[in-house]
Amino acid sequence: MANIHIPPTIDLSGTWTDPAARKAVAAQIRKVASEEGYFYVTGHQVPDTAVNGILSQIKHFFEDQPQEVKNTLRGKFGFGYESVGYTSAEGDRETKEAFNFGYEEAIDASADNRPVVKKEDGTVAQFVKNAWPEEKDLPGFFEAMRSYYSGVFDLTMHLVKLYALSLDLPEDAFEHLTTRRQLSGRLMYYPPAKNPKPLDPNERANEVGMGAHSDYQVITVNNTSTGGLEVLTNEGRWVSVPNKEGALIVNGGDFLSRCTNDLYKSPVHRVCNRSGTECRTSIPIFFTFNYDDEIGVRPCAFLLLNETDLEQVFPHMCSEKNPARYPPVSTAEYIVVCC
Ligand SMILES: O=C(O)CCC(=O)C(=O)O
Ligand SMILES: [Fe+2]
Repeated sequence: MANIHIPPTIDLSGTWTDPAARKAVAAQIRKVASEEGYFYVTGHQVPDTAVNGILSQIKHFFEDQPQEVKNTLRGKFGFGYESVGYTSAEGDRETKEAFNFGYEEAIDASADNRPVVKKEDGTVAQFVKNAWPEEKDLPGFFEAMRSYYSGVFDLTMHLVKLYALSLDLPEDAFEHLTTRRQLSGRLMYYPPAKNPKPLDPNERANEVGMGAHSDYQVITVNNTSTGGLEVLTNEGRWVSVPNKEGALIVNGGDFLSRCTNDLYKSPVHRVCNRSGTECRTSIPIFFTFNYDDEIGVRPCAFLLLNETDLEQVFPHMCSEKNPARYPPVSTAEYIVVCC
């Protein structure tokens, strides 16, 4: 069907142990990242039990918790529970409920194995305190969260290496930009459509789960219970991206585009649950580089042409024929401008 689009699948199986496999996969990433900007990933090492476990916990969270309990789970800066319409790219037409969370050591099972900047008291700097549901209200939720998030954290750090290789950089080129653990995410719930309609590739959807947008971070790893993800093609048509058994979906974000001088794409996407009977759950997790400048964060290192050392590390992202399109900016400044 013309309205369904199956993006490439990149199998990471060999890349965890074999440097030659990493190089080969990096070339595949370069191709897809610069063409469509999103792909299925298999061989990701996130256990099936974790992938499926969190999706069913999300359903319990949104369907079984009384509204008054969900309403109490709110943190600072928009973290925690979002009722329908709390944030929307489509005014009052969006149907999703969400729950936003940030990094914390308690959900990161292998925190000690990764480089990190610690505070003076030895703990990892956390942006917010997450407003998790209580164990008595949702038994097993926290463990499912921890198990899934930890797997995705390992996957993301691995992807960061592969993306560095894909840009002809050493695989540890971005490691110093990942020490603050900027990995946040959202639990998403899309109720069944009230008035289900098939996708019209040329039209704005009438009933939309989440409106058209691109992600503003570096890389998104998404896990969805069913189809419903729709992507705007380079020709301006909407296509539906089905779920693939055993695969997660990876897409580049706006900050990656900017850091690569627009070589890598950040696809515009939306979500429409087109089932009139089934809900849809998902958990997109967003990786971005360290927010702060204290450790010399240079997210746009590619663009710092006046810094000779960085120019040598990232020589190919801009040139006389392809001058830098954007001035340097830190992740934090960029987010303030975007949001
Ligand atoms: O629910 C999804 O599958 C995607 C959600 C999304 O695009 C987002 O939160 O940025
Ligand atoms: Fe998104």
